[in-house]
Amino acid sequence: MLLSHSLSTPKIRATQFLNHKGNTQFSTSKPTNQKHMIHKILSVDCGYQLAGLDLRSINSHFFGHGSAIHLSNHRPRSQKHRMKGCEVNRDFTVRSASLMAVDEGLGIEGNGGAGSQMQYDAIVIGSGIGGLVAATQLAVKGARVLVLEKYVIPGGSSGFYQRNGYTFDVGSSVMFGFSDKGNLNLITQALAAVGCQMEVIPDPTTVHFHLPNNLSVRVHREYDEFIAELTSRFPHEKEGILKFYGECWKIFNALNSLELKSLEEPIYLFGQFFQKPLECLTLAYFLPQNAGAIARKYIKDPELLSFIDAECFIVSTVNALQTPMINASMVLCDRHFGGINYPVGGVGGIAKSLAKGLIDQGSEILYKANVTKIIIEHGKAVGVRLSDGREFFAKTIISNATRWDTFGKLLKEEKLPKEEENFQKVYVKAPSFLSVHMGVKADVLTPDTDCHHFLLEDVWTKLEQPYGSIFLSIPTVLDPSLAPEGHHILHIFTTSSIEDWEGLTPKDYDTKKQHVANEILARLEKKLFPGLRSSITFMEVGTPKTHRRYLARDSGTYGPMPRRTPKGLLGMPFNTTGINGLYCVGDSCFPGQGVIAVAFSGVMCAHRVAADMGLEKKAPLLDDALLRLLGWLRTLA
Ligand SMILES: NC(=O)c1ccc[n+]([C@@H]2O[C@H](COP(=O)([O-])OP(=O)(O)OC[C@H]3O[C@@H](n4cnc5c(N)ncnc54)[C@H](O)[C@@H]3O)[C@@H](O)[C@H]2O)c1
Ligand SMILES: CC(C)=CCC/C(C)=C/C=C/C(C)=C/C=C/C(C)=C/C=C/C=C(C)/C=C/C=C(C)/C=C/C=C(\C)CCC=C(C)C
Repeated sequence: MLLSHSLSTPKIRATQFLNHKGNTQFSTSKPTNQKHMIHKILSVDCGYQLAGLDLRSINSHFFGHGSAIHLSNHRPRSQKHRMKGCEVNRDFTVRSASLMAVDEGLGIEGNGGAGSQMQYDAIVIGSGIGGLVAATQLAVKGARVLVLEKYVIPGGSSGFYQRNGYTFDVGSSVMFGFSDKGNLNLITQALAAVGCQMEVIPDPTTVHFHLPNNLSVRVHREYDEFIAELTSRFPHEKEGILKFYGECWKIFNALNSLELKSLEEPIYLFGQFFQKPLECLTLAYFLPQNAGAIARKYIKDPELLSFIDAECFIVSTVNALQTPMINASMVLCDRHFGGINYPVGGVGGIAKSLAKGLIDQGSEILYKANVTKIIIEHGKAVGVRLSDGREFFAKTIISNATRWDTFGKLLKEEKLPKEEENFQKVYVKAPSFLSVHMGVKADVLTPDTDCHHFLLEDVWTKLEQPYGSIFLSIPTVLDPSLAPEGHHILHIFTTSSIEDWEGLTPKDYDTKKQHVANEILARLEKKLFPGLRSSITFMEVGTPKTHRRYLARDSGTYGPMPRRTPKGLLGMPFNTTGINGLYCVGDSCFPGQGVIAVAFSGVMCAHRVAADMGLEKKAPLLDDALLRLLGWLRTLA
């Protein structure tokens, strides 16, 4: 049966069928030799419901103090996607059969009256993907959850904003864990848990590297094609390449065979060891190791080792010697196993779908709710206070703010627990980003341009330096509906520290933004897109201060970064904290940065909290022993 449409973009042309068992099958028409360029319709069940909120005005909040260049005034095309139960257009205004109850004054979504008198099972501070996954998983298990979000829409760094007909992803648009197979498709699973599925577009090339010495490598979706391209450049290292990436597959396959739940919960952890001893021992063996050390066992060519540094840097902002082997394996293999898949309509749809799913489960989200204090009574976290004085209480408090924000700001009157002291000894805040969101005339890109690029022109030593390397996403290569017709989105970012932007007058700050952005654009123009600057129709520049302000992240940090060479993931804390009743979720928890990583942290957190609430099995004696053991292991990092 023909399930859905044929679609034609410069890179994609395919048709999807449903076979007799109801499984999806793909039949490509042209180009026939490019199986990986399939546009896949997973099916769409879950709409965007932000009833009562007009996101066109909301979006002016993000980068609101950025300098905007409006060189033309395009009207958005009216793009409609049919979704079961509701109809959504590209402005994300929604017409729905069943609009949610929304208290506009309070910015509440959900059925209840989020109010001081209500006793919730759990309060989640922040609606980043980590917070939303923890909240939805708990709600599905039967808990009554309240999410408190400082901003006006959900998603944090996986949010979106709209300008002049463009829909921009606030942050990354490289989505791991969003396929329809295996156990590691955690984004797909998180959505499915609350009855949602999103339409996704497979990215045929995870990233196109443009590196010193004209080293150009495209990471193809097909593993064999990627290996062929890499070995053609380093034929003398063919064996080493196969062995290094082979080790990654060993780890990925072990991970992919497990049911993923809380490693802090003994019944589950020992159960997995019992059912999958080899896989668990493999993971335990690699847990304290880093990718760079393993690469050096098999590879000698310094340029190839630098390439592996770049492979790790784009996901960890540190080189391979500092990147945990488990994390490296996860991303270096999932891109070929499930592939990188981009959600139609933009990354912001993931958070919106999760938020809707949460409300469908009878829980609530309160926007414009800035938590300034976690209330502690008799040593236990029992509630939170907002900046406007309102207080909310729950059996459990989960913080999706970074650990620096949680313990440094929300608990500043409490003594820093020993565990957190240790964490801060091992990890520092990674720098933030300077980001440029641009609209450009489409003809500045050649038709075969890839969606994601990483650029480091002259010398490898600049890899980790501020402004040294450039990340570039062009999501309209995959989903043209994100921009007005005949235009593309360019989202460019490069590492930058907040110290570089402080102490400036507003005028100097704006001038510096334009100056730094112009230098970055000149580099892109020289290396990749001649005529880039004259094709700009819209441009907005954000700095680490913008990230701090709108994502509520201390110093605008991208997340934790090891102070020295870490012992793999060993030092990374899980979800429990030194304070009774308080849990953390998000990128300052195991396994670290990344949308899929924080989704895993959300799954783990919900499992541990549910066990503590009596919604899942629990073994109190073993709990105590395991938590002590894990705490002790972390001190070895
Ligand atoms: N920077 C990027 O380019 C980028 C882009 C996309 C995704 N990511 C990934 O997303 C991950 C982060 O996800 P996450 O789930 O840890 O969190 P997040 O930072 O994305 O979201 C945290 C949310 O909590 C809210 N919040 C923080 N403090 C609050 C307070 N006191 N009161 C109320 N709300 C508060 C913020 O407004 C934000 O919405 C990162 O690891 C990163 O890899 C990063
Ligand atoms: C407990 C003990 C002691 C032991 C035991 C053993 C075992 C069993 C173990 C287990 C383990 C596990 C399960 C683990 C898990 C893990 C995981 C899941 C991980 C994950 C990870 C992920 C990651 C890291 C991701 C990341 C990503 C990212 C960051 C991304 C980003 C992106 C970007 C930035 C973009 C780029 C762009 C361009 C280039 C443009």
